[in-house]
Amino acid sequence: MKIAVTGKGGVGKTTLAAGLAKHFARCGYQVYAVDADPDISLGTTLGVPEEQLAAQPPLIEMKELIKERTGAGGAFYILNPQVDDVLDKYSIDLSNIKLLRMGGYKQAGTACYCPENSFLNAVVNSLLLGNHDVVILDFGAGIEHLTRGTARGVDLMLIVTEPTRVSVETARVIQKLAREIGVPKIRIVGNKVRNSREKEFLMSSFDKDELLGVMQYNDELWEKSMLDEPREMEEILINSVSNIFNLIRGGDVEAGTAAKS
Ligand SMILES: Nc1ncnc2c1ncn2[C@@H]1O[C@H](COP(=O)(O)OP(=O)(O)OP(=O)(O)O)[C@@H](O)[C@H]1O
Repeated sequence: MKIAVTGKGGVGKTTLAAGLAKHFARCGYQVYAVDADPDISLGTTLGVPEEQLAAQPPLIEMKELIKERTGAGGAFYILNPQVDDVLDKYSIDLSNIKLLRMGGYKQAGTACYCPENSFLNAVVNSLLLGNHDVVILDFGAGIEHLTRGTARGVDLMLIVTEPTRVSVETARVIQKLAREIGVPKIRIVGNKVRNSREKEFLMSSFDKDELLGVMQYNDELWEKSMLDEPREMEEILINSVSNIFNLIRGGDVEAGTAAKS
């Protein structure tokens, strides 16, 4: 199963991506967790110690490696560099989870043409189109780097939204983009829902088949995110996303029987 998580800034993408990674890992899967969000907080949310994170900079910052693989610096550079070894050499091992910190893509006009983006694209393609158990991509809001080819490798795109108009509008924009590039399954996940009114707002904003489920606002999650207590954090994280994990595992994504949780 290959899952891409996206949504507006701060809605809970990393929380959902990390929680799902922990769930799949506990079930015995080898999980590849890819942090393609510019703020690269997936490692911290997964409980990786700061020293370990500092020892493995995000791929986007590894200028020499990118230069070596893409041949950048001359008049031309390679658009699909060889990256087979990148996953093993540059990921952080957390028992059943391999964390690959990519960092954000380069923005604006250079998006399709710079060596850094070609390099990151090659890594994402190799993961999505390769023979891996579970891949979870924390994408940030920008999915424009998912191409039609790569989109076929994604089984499920989860678009996280808070129960606010602005967040729902962003989710709609991402949903449209994801449909255009041919992502096969796209589902909305409501997050930080505090009461039935907010849940109803989400249920009226999306069709039954679009909304997979909702995650409740969790005070503990919010409070513990300030503290350095990875063990406690892991349990809270796992509990917070367990209904979404169950809906994915239980086949509701296939059946389209959404928003029951
Ligand atoms: N259900 C929830 N209840 C309470 N707090 C939550 C919940 N989900 C996420 N949070 C908190 O909201 C904050 C933002 O969450 P998170 O980092 O997962 O969002 P994000 O979408 O990945 O953000 P960014 O766009 O900055 O990468 C974090 O402090 C997180 O602990």
